[in-house]
Order: sequence, then structure tokens, then C-alpha cells
Amino acid sequence: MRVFLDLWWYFKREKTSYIIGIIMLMIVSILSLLPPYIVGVVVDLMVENNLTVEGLTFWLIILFFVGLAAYIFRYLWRIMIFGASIRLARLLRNQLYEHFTNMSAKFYQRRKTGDLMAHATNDIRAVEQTAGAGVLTLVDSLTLGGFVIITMAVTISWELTLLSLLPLPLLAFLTNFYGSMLHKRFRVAQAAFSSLNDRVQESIAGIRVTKTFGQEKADIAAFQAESDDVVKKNLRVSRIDALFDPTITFIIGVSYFLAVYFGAGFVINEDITIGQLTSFTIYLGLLVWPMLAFGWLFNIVERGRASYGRISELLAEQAEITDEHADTTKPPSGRFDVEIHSFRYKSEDDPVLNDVRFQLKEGETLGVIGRTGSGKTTLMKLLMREEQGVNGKISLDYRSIERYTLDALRTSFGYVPQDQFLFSATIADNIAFAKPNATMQEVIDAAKLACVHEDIVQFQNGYETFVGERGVTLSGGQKQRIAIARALLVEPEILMFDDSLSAVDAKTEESILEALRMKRSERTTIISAHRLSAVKHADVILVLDQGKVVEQGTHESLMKKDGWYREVYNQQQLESIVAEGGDTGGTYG
Ligand SMILES: Nc1ncnc2c1ncn2[C@@H]1O[C@H](COP(=O)(O)OP(=O)(O)OP(=O)(O)O)[C@@H](O)[C@H]1O
Repeated sequence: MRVFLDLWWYFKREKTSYIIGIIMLMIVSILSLLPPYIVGVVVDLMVENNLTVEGLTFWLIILFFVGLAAYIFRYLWRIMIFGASIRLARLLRNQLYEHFTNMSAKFYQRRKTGDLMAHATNDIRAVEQTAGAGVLTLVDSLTLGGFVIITMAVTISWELTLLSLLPLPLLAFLTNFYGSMLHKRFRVAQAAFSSLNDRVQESIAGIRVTKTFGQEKADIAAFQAESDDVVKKNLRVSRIDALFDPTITFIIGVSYFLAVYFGAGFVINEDITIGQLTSFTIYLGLLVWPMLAFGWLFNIVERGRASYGRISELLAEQAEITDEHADTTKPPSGRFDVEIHSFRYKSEDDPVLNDVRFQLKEGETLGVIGRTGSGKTTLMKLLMREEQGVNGKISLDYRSIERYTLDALRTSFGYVPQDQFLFSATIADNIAFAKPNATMQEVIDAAKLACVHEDIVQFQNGYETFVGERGVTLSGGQKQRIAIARALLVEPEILMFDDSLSAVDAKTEESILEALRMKRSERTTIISAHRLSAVKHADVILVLDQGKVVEQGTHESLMKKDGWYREVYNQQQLESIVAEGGDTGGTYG
């Protein structure tokens, strides 16, 4: 029952709905006591041969109004209590969603998508049930059950009541026992469901890879195995769940037996009338629902407790990167002073970056090159404060980046990641994602800068073409350029291309870079790439190797040295000449 205490904050918040709902539930409970009483009175009148047409009509009219009133109150309490529980689900869903959007990248590396989706669906449903059906079953089992027992004891016979209810403690013991078993099994079943959710999500996302490698059968088999596991674990829940009803009905059956057995004796001894015994057995019948409700209560509450625990755990997780040391909300411009002595990911023992130092004035371009895994993306993440724990200092406009609020920092940066993501929306909406009020002309200008305008107008619906699952399939290069247009549209102070030109050809790359140089001469640009031509015009070029800066300078200064940069540049130039059929007047000529 602890979950009711956990949810107390919500009950307080919705106290009007709950108090009105509970009062109505109690009125319905009291009204339910009247029909058995009336039946008893009518039976006694018949036995005594005193039943008149007027008398019967009188009692029938009362029965009708009792039924009508119960009907109205039942309707109203449902609106009150279930309405409040639905609002709780909405609140938790919104809280979770907001929490998800505030969490940093680390959180998503740790948590799986399917698992998070299971929290947002199944767990919230279980908590909603606790705040709705759970409250109903608690109140109903206590009030209706209590009222019925008191009425039986006070108006008929406390001895007979006591005798008939002898099996009840056994019921309390059994439901408690089943409840704790249910709790354990339900947690296990929910975890299996999360894992299945995850598998479906991953399989759908990776369906092309699965198909190209002809792994459909293996994928289906793995899915079936996991699905079977979910069924098995849910069956284990059902096996306990299924014990509640028969146990309760059996125990109530024993109560009936005792009531009739001893009640008959009471009638013969004239302690009670036949009408009273009739009322008594109907009252016993009224106890079935509160008992069932009591059983369900354990079931609902146990599920609610497990689910609320999981949700609370998730909500309690703090974002690693916060505004704790921030004292300025003004977005910085792009002057960088970077002195990274070392940086290592928390999960790793060895640093991935060592001794990275550079300065970049506003309007300058930084080029970062290096082999795969050399630390280019990590450096970008550090500059944006997507990771923290740097041994050293990263300053923007002469202030440590920690002194800017995250909102201020994010406003300054436009980042085009390695694996761009397009939403299932129109091309125009995708480009205007970070500036939803952008005019169409702004969208087109950004697309032109990113050299994707010509491609877009070729589509039947132009900028209104849908991309993603419901729309056209774009090439890797087109996706990349739309992602570039998205970043360019917000005209960020600092633009970051994280290997974002890898899927476009050399000529397009050159056009994009040329456009950037023209348009962004006042603003800072950071480009990481494998192809050296992408960083040729940068004011500072860092050559990274296994997290260390092995060469640093401008294109001209690096070409003078006999190092990795010159060697790779010459090699890539040669490759491009060969690719263009030996025409030395090409891009790199
Ligand atoms: N979140 C992380 N946790 C732990 N290690 C990481 C994490 N991200 C990257 N690494 C490790 O850090 C090193 C540098 O990775 P990073 O992605 O910065 O390289 P990169 O130069 O951008 O590579 P690529 O050109 O392939 O994108 C790699 O050894 C990588 O395995």
C-alpha cells in the first residue's frame, strides 16, 4: 500500500476530485445496503401474510429510486476518480518527456530506447490504474465491505456474522501472499517487455542491414525467442493473478455454507426471522465484490508500486551537464581559447585527447583532421560542452564555457553531426527545424548555400516533399546537405561540421566551402574531415593522431613541413586527379 503514500502529493493536488469521488462511492455503498433490507422486509410480510399491493408498490418505488440514485452517483464518481487518474498519467508522461529532452547524450548511451518507451507506456498505465482503479478498490472494499458487515451484525445477528466471516482472515493472508509474489513476477515481466520493445525498435531501425546480410531468419528467431520469454514471464504473473478470483469465491462459498448452516438454526430458535436470513445471505453476496476488489487492490497496487518505482528512478537521474556554474545567459561569439591537458571518458581508463591547445579568433576557421578514432568528434563535443570533465580549460570570449548557461551555448552553436537525422516531415520543415518561423526565402537561401536547392526543386513537391518513412528516400549526400542547410539557416555564431561533407563529391564540397567563406567571414567555423581539401583554407589546422596534436598550423605552413599532412594531401590530390581522368585542372589543380 506504500504506493498510495508515494502518490500522496498527487492526491493532495487533486483533493477536490478525490474527496467528491470518495463521498459518492460511499453513498453508493450505503445505497447498496437498502435492496437486501427491503427484500427481507417483503419476505417477512409474505411469511406473516401481511403483504398488500400498496405495501409492495411502496417498497418497489423505493427500490426504483435507490437504483436510480446509485446509477447517477456511480457515473459521477467514475468521472471524478478516473478523471483524476487520467490526468496523473498525462502529468507523468509530460514530466518524463521533458526529462528525456533535458538529459545529456550519456543518458541515452546508458538507457535503451525500447526501455524508455516501456516506461512511457506500460509503467505510466500501471500508475494510472493505481490512482484510479486502485483508489476505487481500496475505498470500495473498505466502505462497502465495512458497511455490509456492520449492517449484518447490528441489524441481524452479530453471532451469525462472526460465524459466517470466520474464513476471512485466511483470505487476507492469502491475498497478501499472492500480492508479494505478484510484485516480484511483475517486475521481471516488465523488464522482459522492455527488452522486447528494445529489440523491435533496433530491428526496425536496422532492417536494411539485416536484409543486406540476409539475417531475416535469425532476426525473426531471436525475436520469437524473446517474445516467448515475455509470454512465459507474463504467464507466471497470470498464474498468480488467476489464483485471486477462485480463492475469493471459494472462501465466500464457505461463508455461505456457514451462514445457511448456522442461520437455519437461528431461525428455528427464533433468534432471527426468515426475512432476516434472506437479507443476510444477500448481504453475504454483496461481500463478494469488496473481497474481489480487495484481491485486485493488491494486484493493482503491486504493479503500481513496481512501475512508479521505475518511473521515479528515471526521473531522479540527474543530467550530467547542468547550469550549476553558469553566470551568463548571453550567447557567446566565437573566440576560442583552448587548453586541454587531457580528457578521458568516464567509462574508459585512458585519455582520448592529450595536449590540445589552440586559439581561434572570431571569424576564423578551424580545421581538424586525423584518422578515424583520433578524437575529432570528442574535441567538438568538448567545445560544445556536450561532455565534461576536461583537465584543462576551454574558454569562449575569455570566459570558461561552464559560465554560460546551456541555453546560451546552444544558441551560439550550429552543429552538423556525422550521422544526420531528418524528421518525418517536409524538407522545408526539416531545414527550418531550429527556426520554425523562418520565411520560405530564408529556407531556400540556406538550401542554396548548402548546394541542395537544385536537388530539392527536382522533387515533385519541391520543398513540400515529405522525407522519412512516409516520403521520398534521399541519398546520403542529399541528407547531409539538408542537415547543413538546417544549421546554416540559424546563422550560428559558431558552425561545426563534424565530417559533414563526407557524402558529397569534391566539387560540391568546394562550392559549399566557398559559399561559407563568403557568407561567414565574420563568424567562426569548425570543420572536421578526412578529406584534407575540406580544411585547406582554415586559419588553424589541427592534425590529430590517437588524441594528440601531431601537427598544427595553416595549409601553407604544414605543406612546408615534411609531415603526415603533406604526405596525405599530396596522396589525396593524386587520387582526385586520377578520379577525374587525369585532368589536372580539376578541383585540386
Ligand atoms: N562516449 C564514449 N565513451 C567512451 N569512449 C568513446 C566515446 N566516444 C568516443 N569514444 C572513443 O574515443 C576515441 C575517439 O573517438 P572520436 O569519435 O572522437 O573519433 P573521431 O576522430 O571523431 O573518429 P571518426 O573519424 O571515426 O568519427 C575512440 O577511441 C572512441 O572509441
